[in-house]
Amino acid sequence: MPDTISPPGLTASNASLRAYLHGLPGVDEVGAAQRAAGLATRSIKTTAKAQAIDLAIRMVDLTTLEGADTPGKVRALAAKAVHPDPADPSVPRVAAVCVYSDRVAIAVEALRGSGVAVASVATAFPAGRAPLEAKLADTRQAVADGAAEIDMVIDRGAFLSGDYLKVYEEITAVKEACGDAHLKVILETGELVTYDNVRRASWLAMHAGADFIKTSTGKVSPAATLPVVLVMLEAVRDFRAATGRRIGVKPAGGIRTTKDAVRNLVLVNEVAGADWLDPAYFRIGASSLLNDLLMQRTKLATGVYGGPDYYTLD
Ligand SMILES: O=C[C@H](O)COP(=O)(O)O
Repeated sequence: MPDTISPPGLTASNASLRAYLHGLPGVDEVGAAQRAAGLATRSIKTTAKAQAIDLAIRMVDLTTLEGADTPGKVRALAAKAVHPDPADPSVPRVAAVCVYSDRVAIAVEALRGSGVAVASVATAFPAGRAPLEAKLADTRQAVADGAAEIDMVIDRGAFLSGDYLKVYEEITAVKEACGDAHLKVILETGELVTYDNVRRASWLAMHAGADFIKTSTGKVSPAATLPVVLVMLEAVRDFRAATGRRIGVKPAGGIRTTKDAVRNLVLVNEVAGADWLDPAYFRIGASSLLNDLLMQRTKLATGVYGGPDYYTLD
């Protein structure tokens, strides 16, 4: 593994960056799938499960990324983010609300003083097909409107054609445009074809300044599979060992059940370590997970399901 954040010569040319990324150890695809499947069978009960559910709620980036996102829908989501179950004030708030950049101002207004951050997708989400200047303008607008977190997509076309330097330079430019906002870099792992590519894209993003690496946009399948999350958790673990910097991980896309969320938390604990079991270093991006967490929480506390009709839409 490399021993500095930006090894000498790393970005001198695309060839040197390519040599560096292709010099990373290869992923054992079968081993990764088997380890993820083995960890997925772990079950946790009672008190530990209740703690895991509350931790998962605190890690949720409550997301709406639809063309039909109205101001009213964003405000309703913001209200739910702060008080996920208005009848039960013991339910913690979520980490962030994630919206398109033109919805940031509405979310910021609705969440002022709540402790819930506003995250915004940017950089021509979800395809990432736009000139860099347009991506930077999108980012700057979201930050100016109050987004504390930016979720950018990488240029998968550049990555898959071997133009790693272009991907690196876009990330560093967006990082600069973020100012104080945290940058989550979306790899769109469902388009990267191999786990080796997921590992390379993870290291590329971390060297370029990502505060988080995120699996997916939620618009491409497969999205946040357990083996992919495992490979990314190994990457942040090894990057920290090599550089001292701790980068967060955000699986997103298709995480709908408490079981999915708990499986991810088990992976975090076993692969990266308990240091990552914190919303500052692990998030779950989801549009339709929160209600299941609330139902399972109620079931644990009272023995009965509230049922989906009891909760507002998420
Ligand atoms: O960034 C978050 C994703 O868009 C959420 O995907 P989802 O709608 O499958 O939960």
